[in-house]
Amino acid sequence: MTRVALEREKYAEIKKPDKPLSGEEIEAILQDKLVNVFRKKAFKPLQKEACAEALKGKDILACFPTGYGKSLLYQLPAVAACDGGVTLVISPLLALMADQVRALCEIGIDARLFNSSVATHQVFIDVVRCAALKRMSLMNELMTSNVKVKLLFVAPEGLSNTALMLCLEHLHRKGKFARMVVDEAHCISSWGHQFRPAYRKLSWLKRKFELPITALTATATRRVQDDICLCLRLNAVKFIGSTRRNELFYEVANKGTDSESQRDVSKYIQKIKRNTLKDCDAFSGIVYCHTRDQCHVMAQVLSNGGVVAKAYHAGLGVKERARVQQAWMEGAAEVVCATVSFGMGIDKTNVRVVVHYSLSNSLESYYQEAGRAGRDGKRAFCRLYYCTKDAETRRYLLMKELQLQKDKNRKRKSTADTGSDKRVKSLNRIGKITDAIPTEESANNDIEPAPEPTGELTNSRDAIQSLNRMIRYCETLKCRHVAFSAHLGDLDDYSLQDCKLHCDVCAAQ
Ligand SMILES: Nc1ncnc2c1ncn2[C@@H]1O[C@H](COP(=O)(O)OP(=O)(O)OP(=O)(O)O)[C@@H](O)[C@H]1O
Repeated sequence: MTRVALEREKYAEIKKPDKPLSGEEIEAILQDKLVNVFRKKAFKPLQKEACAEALKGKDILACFPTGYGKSLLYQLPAVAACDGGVTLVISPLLALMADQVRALCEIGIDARLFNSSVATHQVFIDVVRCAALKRMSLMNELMTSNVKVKLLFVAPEGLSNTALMLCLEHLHRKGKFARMVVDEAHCISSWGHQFRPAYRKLSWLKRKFELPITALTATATRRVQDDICLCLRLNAVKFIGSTRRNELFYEVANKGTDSESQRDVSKYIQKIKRNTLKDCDAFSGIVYCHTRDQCHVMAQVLSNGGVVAKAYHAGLGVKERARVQQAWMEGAAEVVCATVSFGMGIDKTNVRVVVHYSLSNSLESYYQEAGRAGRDGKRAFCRLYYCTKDAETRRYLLMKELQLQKDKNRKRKSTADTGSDKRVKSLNRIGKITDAIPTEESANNDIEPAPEPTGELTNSRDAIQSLNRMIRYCETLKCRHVAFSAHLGDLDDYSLQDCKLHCDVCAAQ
């Protein structure tokens, strides 16, 4: 084909409006899609503004609290854009993407999951009843001249797939590649709490495709926000919401002996269950435990107290994990006793209680994990059990882990030996009882997840500071909402006022 013919083909399918849409026209389109496609009555603050900027082709950085509705900021523009095209969504977890795809398909939006290993993940896909096509047929669809796909989800690691890259280049040439979205964008930053190396590599996206990018996160300090913009080369319009979630009651409880504390957790959950069932017909909760054994013990203790509870951790195997998650989503299991590998990106709106039986690694992690409660905006409870002995143990384990990391790096430098499985083994020796945040691979294979190199590990001083901040949160006599707001860089001075009644510290005054 001649160059002219190629150019003609390139532009033939683009139906751009003659002149840019006016502000009122954009607003009308967004309102129409919000109500008629997404079945929402009204926008939450800043949602409409962020969608409008996206429709104008701007880069967006959006930081809103967990459960706020950040997904709408890319889903609505993807559906509302009159020149169509595919929006590529880069997201960290298969389960999270499958859930989004299922929900979008249910409301009639053509969303697909590019799964770099469809066969091994088939069981997961079956479980969430996701209508993901096999890779080849998806590829074929993306290559057709009249591509219908609106949203294409992929894990950052999936972008190294050559076939996918060819498709994206083809779409780009045809003017059918509309926007890129980086969900959980804090994973880009080594200052962030879930740093993931494959995310850092996304910096080439802007250079290659020169398309607008939307970056979304719930947990980015100002430093992390800046790092996201720098890394993704964003000239971003920023939408930073307050982290304040007044529907959540935060508290820290003293942790005594294991048996005392387990009984206490059981009584606490029973009380919340009783109160919840006065007004609703379902109760749902999560108890985060540090070790796999604790997950089982806690599930047993809760079951003995009349709460239907199940254990969940990466040691269970993919089918069992999927079964537990499904039972919890459907309400057959009331409480899941899990390691932190559970819950990221799961949109279950009616979680009334999240208990941490031990410390999170950082305040951001805790904010995100506790934030899985109350996504329907109704009252929910977040309790963390703390004692100084736990803090000391955590410090000790972290120091050992960092030392191992240092030794490993030194060794790698001298021998140029990657030795990744040795690292996993050595990390497992001291921390084998814990689960790291799962990667796409680990979340779906029946193998032990390799601990992800995290921000904490890449910089020892930061790791220790993060843990110390978490400990200070437990020991503070200041409003817990203010602690989050101050740390997560809320711009709104008002939000730094005490919550009055939404945490144990303020309630006790
Ligand atoms: N304008 C709105 N009105 C009512 N509900 C909304 C609105 N926008 C989003 N939601 C709902 O809020 C819930 C949470 O949305 P979403 O999953 O996008 O949250 P999120 O901000 O991505 O949270 P997280 O960071 O925890 O993943 C969803 O059930 C979604 O349908």
